[in-house]
Amino acid sequence: MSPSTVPCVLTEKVREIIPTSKILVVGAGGIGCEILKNLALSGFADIEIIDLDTIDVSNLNRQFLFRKEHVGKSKAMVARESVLSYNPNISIKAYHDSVTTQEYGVNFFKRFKVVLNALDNRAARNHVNRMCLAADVPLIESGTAGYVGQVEFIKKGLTQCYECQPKPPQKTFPGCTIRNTPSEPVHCIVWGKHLFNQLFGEDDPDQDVSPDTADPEAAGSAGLNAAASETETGNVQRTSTRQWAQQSNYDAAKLFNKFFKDDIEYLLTMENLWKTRKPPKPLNWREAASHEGDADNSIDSVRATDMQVWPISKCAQVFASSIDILKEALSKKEFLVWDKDDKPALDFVTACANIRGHIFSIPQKSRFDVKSIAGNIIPAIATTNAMVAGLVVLMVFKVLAEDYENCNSIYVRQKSIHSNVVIAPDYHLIKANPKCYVCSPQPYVGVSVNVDVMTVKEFETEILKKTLNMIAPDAILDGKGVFVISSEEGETEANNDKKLSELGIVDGSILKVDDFLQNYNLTIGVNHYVAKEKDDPPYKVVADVDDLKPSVENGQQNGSTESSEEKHSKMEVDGNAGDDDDDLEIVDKPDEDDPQEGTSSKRRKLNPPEDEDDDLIMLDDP
Ligand SMILES: Nc1ncnc2c1ncn2[C@@H]1O[C@H](COP(=O)(O)OP(=O)(O)OP(=O)(O)O)[C@@H](O)[C@H]1O
Ligand SMILES: [Zn+2]
Repeated sequence: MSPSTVPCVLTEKVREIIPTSKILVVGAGGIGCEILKNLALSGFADIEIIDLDTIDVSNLNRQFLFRKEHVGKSKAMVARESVLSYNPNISIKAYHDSVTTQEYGVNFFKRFKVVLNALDNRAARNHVNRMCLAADVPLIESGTAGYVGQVEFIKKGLTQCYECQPKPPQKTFPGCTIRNTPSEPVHCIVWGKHLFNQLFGEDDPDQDVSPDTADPEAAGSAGLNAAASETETGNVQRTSTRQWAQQSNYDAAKLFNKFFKDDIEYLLTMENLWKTRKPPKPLNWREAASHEGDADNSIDSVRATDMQVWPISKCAQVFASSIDILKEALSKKEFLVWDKDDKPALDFVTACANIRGHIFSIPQKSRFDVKSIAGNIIPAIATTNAMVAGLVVLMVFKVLAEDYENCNSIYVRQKSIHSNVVIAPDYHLIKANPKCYVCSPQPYVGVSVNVDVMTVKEFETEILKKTLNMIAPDAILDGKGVFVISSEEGETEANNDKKLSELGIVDGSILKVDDFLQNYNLTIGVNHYVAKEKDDPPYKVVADVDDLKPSVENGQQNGSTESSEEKHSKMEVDGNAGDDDDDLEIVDKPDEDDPQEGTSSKRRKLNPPEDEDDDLIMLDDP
């Protein structure tokens, strides 16, 4: 049979265009490696791959393009070489870089037929979502969590975008967040479980607890004061941590000083990490055991021990006592298995998580809360990654055939007693949310904030960057022409420490915000809001367009008068969420033409309304 008469699943048209279709794979981790292999084996011959990271020992169990000798090398570069080694006739261009940097603008994205996301964090996913909308390139978004996974098709004007719907808090975390830059209690709890396994459990290279010197964010600043051996690849250190603990007979003070003092001091030498974050404070055993401010260290009733947050001195005491019990248990077994229902194991993790939380200024948690959070942590599973990557490439075929109507989202799920279906597609495409603050024709969001307290810098960092996921925002005060924030260095630094109200940003003000890197324009309605209770969030990013109206005359703040039911249905992001990955919100949009059309220049354009003030400051293109 000649090749042309071989029966084929794919249409001739698709087979013809596969070799010349330029595909971008973003992320060369668990899913990315599988996708690359599938693409190469399916005949794709024009592939580009971007990943900012280097290969870690812990990647080798599931990222099959990488081998032991590749540890420490660029994931993108090695992935390219590995694929070329079994198919040298294709073109693969690799970038060892973050996809969020300026080099990868709209014109970069426009070159691709399809973009495939294989990422592990929301910030990068949101960014690629915005770039693909701006470039009008189809995006296939994928992800896994343990045994479940998902593949989703995103095309401007046809489907929902990645940011159309609120998302539950993220459950998996990049290794460097756990090891270097925790910002939430769950990061400390994961770290505590990993430390348990390092000291008492089965060796797992995925669970290193020491500072991650390969953290791309720390590049160039790591390990200034560190001993040479500590900058070696993790394997040596991991084995020695366990051996070292055994040699020192699991002395609590020694262990404490290593993990909570020496390692933290080492992290502080990775200066780049602390440029925009509060640096951690090392804690030594003596200080912890007699920690000041711990008035009541005599919590003994079971209920109090479970429900209350332990003071640091109590954490130190539990750290030592649980180590004694676990050491004894280990003497009878080869290794211990972490179990949230095993009291000494849970005590150990609770104590460690809270000591680490204290060091990083992260809220501490009761043993009850730690038990619930620790029970839900999900490992990466190679099989799920492989299934999802297979489904991604099957979807690429449909996109190439322009069979968009059949590009429904697909879910990989665990077989249950109710269903034998492991791979389940949606029945129809999910339409865009008309209130989405990213892909609606005129994106609009309401921000409730105390304009007399929040500074411009805080507004930029906490709201524009962390909550609304912008990278290089510019903001002007609409109608007044005041340039509040500029992404160009040296232009608006004088505003940084000013309160919003000092720049004329008051209740009812409108800010026009633009991120030229994302080709994204957003109108923000400001609502002056004063937190009343101690637990009230410092700010809220609210969904309801009514909240954009100025305060009512009786002085009640917008957003503070609704019923709890209304509040629930509106979806908000508030400043107490404390992370980048909490729910997104939905906003109403004014019914006008798409403002994003024609704003694809490299430099920003703030896209003011037709009747803009003359004194609006516009910066020239370079
Ligand atoms: N902004 C970004 N630009 C480019 N690549 C990114 C960006 N953010 C994350 N990635 C890459 O996406 C990949 C995601 O893969 P994966 O989820 O398997 O994570 P991993 O770091 O390899 O493993 P794990 O987090 O489980 O240790 C990683 O290789 C990571 O470096
Ligand atoms: Zn959207």
